[in-house]
Amino acid sequence: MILQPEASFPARPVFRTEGVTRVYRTGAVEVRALRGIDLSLREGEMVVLLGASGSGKSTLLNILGGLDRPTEGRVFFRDTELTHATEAELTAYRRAHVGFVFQFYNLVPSLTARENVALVTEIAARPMPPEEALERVGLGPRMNHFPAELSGGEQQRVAIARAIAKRPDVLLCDEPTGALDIATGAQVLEALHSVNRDLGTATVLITHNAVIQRIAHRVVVLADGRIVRDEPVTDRLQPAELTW
Ligand SMILES: Nc1ncnc2c1ncn2[C@@H]1O[C@H](COP(=O)(O)OP(=O)(O)OP(=O)(O)O)[C@@H](O)[C@H]1O
Repeated sequence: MILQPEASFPARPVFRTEGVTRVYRTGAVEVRALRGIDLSLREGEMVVLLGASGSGKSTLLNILGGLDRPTEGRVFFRDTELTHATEAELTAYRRAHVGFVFQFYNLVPSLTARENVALVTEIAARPMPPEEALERVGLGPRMNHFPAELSGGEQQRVAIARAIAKRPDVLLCDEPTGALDIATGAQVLEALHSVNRDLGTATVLITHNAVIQRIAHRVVVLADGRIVRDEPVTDRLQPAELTW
């Protein structure tokens, strides 16, 4: 089934960057990881961020997520400028608004799936119950299992449940299927897809796998720290329909 692109998103961007550059300096060596990124991401949008290794994808995601700051340029979350926020302000921003999913799941091995999610819901302002978060990623029946009793894809879905349980405004995912085979990866993408569709969580998904762009509303391609392509996906697919 081909999904149509969303007819229109609310005009208000969830993220906006203006001329963002990021230079890493290590001794005398300078790496220009981002070179003038102008990007606007809309509420409810799912964006796939593609690009070769070293093109700047993680650097951009970390800046959007308040884990890092630009060297030059400006970055906004809705009407709030993050560019010059203090560490405490960035921590508050991440805690209230951002869910992160990384390639490695970072679950606490001695806690069950439900308890891993509960760690976050205990400190969130308006969380969903851990059980609901796990149901949303298809793990309701496995919520009392420990990470070692779950497959890689299931552990990643626990990590997604943990990220969404605080009802973040944005979900930032850095290679969430990087360590998974195709069938398992598709289940993880299905979990992200349904969260975006049902909860309207704006989602940025970094991948090396160009096929995955077909599940997004929009694809942005980076090369050498610059955006070289930014366009809507007109022939969207369900994650289960992907082959790679
Ligand atoms: N902490 C750092 N110190 C120095 N250089 C860094 C640092 N982090 C990233 N870089 C460099 O910045 C550039 C962009 O890195 P980044 O991790 O954003 O790329 P990427 O597109 O996410 O790559 P990958 O797909 O391999 O994860 C690379 O040249 C990288 O070596």
